[in-house]
Amino acid sequence: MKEINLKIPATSANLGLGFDSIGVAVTKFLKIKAYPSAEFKIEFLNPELKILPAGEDNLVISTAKSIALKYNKEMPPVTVEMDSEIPLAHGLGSSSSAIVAGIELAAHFCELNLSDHDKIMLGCDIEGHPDNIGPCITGGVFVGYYNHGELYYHVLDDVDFSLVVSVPNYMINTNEARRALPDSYDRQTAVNQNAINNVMLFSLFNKEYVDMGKLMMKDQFHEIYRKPLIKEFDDIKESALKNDAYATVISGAGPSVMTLCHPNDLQGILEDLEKIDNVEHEELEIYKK
Ligand SMILES: Nc1ncnc2c1ncn2[C@@H]1O[C@H](COP(=O)(O)OP(=O)(O)OP(=O)(O)O)[C@@H](O)[C@H]1O
Ligand SMILES: N[C@@H](CCO)C(=O)O
Repeated sequence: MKEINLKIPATSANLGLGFDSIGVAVTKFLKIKAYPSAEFKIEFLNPELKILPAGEDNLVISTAKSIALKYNKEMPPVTVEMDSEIPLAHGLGSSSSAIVAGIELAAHFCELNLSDHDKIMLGCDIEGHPDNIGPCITGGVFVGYYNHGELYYHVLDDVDFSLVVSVPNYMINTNEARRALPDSYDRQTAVNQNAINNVMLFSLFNKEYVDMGKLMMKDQFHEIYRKPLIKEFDDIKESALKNDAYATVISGAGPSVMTLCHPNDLQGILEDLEKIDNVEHEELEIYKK
């Protein structure tokens, strides 16, 4: 079987309101070249990846092996050359990019012939929710529902806002950030969130981005509980909104923060954000497949 080259996008989950169901693919990539070899091996081309396991316990390889097994095949040993622009445990979907890479390796080397729907389902079986796995596979803005083998989703590519990501210089493990959330929500909170979410999606679809942004920032499921973990969040949000951003929200489980804005406001927002210490700010584009 010949080598495969993969370029898998980073993703920003939730977009404020869409906890565990909405995400967007962005232009930062996990890059992989894989080819048959005598044993499973990872060669890291980026020194920041060297904290990851370099053998069969690496998430890319363990995923590939488990997917192959699901289809009663055996994943042949491969060498994986890995490079990545996606910071680990920073709220930009690094784990999903690794899981999707594993699915793609199994699909290629075991000739599984998987559809996007199959791949999202397989990824969700591992990650538990579709908001990173989904856009990682489809590109664009992804809205999905996954629950124990049931999957519905839509993808929106026609989006005109710009994105700025602010990346603090520390990691937050997603499992830890999920433990900061309550186990349940009262009925009024759930009813409000549901209503706000429904209207936000129509605003997004109709390109009414000012309303969309205001609604995105009304999340009551996760952001209020996670904000204390990200000490720069309030400063980033204040600076971006002062410069007419549509919305500033936590990206995934944090600590990265995503700002959505009109393309004309991008430069002004970036320049003002640069004044905040210990955070790197970068313009990103929505990755479309
Ligand atoms: N390229 C990779 N190869 C192997 N394992 C990886 C890779 N990228 C990420 N991981 C694993 O995923 C972990 C990070 O996942 P985690 O869910 O905590 O954060 P994230 O996916 O970057 O952020 P978020 O889920 O909030 O968007 C890493 O610590 C590592 O164990
Ligand atoms: N929806 C997930 C995204 C991070 O994996 C969360 O916020 O925990």
